[in-house]
Amino acid sequence: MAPSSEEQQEKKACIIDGKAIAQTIRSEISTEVKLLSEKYGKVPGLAVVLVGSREDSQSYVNLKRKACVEVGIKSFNVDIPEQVSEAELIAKVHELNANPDVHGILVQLPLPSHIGEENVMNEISIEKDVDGLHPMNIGKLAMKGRDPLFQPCGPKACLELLSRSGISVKGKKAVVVGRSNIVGLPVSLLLLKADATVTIAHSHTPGLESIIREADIVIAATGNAHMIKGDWVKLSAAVIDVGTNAVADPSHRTGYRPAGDVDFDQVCKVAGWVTPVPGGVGPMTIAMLLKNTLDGAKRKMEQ
Ligand SMILES: Nc1nc(=O)c2c([nH]1)NC[C@@H]1CN(c3ccc(C(=O)N[C@@H](CCC(=O)O)C(=O)O)cc3)C=[N+]21
Repeated sequence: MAPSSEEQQEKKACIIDGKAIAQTIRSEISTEVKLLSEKYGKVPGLAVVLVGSREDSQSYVNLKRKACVEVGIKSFNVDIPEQVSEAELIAKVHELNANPDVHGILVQLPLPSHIGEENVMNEISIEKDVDGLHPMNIGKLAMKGRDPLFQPCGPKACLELLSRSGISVKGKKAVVVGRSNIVGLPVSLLLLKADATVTIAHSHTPGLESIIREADIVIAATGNAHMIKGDWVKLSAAVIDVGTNAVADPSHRTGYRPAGDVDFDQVCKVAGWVTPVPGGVGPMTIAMLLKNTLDGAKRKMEQ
């Protein structure tokens, strides 16, 4: 039953502080990087490849590069002009595959439309695929009893936020809204691996609101700002907002501000837990990228 408006007034969701949790993880990583460098005389290295000059991609890539430096991971900054051919970009990936100081390779998406994203992802060495988006890693993620070398960062961030907030997934009803290769699909597979019952909803799903209302756990990854309303959410559900939409805001330095897929103010009054945007999944995604890079480097150095 939907809560009465009185209940809605009183209730206040627990806000999951992704920024704080990410900071904790980053200091754990920082300690481990020091240990590795004492033991092997080498630090982990991450290549962050940016093609073109999309403003949003530039700002995400800068956050990733800065985060590396902060924990002692060496950041290899690869900036490539928009007009690069697919073959040239792939040649760059091969060069990074062969570089022993590079333990992780991230090619920021989306790529310009003349380049086939899958063709590029396919060429990243799976041992360096810290984004977890190589078809082989995604394929293993989809198989029961198998594990990829790396799990995709955004999806991994969602599960880490749930587990560090004491929210169990096993046996729960989870609804994922969105089916992208980078978030919706892989987060569904991770939830399934964690023994949730998973529904994947998307723009062609009829009765979306009532499906979401069944969920103990909602993962919002639609790319539509503030789409998920308070009365779509079951009382006390956990709502994880993966949305990173730019909405115009003249008072902001850049002229826009990040907004989630969830109507935060409404959902706060109904949900048990909710992640904010900014300060939720975003910073955790970057922390998971650092973690994957550390793990990849460790695996390599220990060989
Ligand atoms: N190969 C690839 N891997 C990715 O992981 C990937 C990608 N491509 N393409 C785009 C998306 C988006 N993404 C974000 C990561 C962090 C924040 C983040 O930290 N956001 C801050 C706010 C930043 C701001 O102020 O704009 C926050 O939510 O608090 C946002 C978005 C990674 N992505």
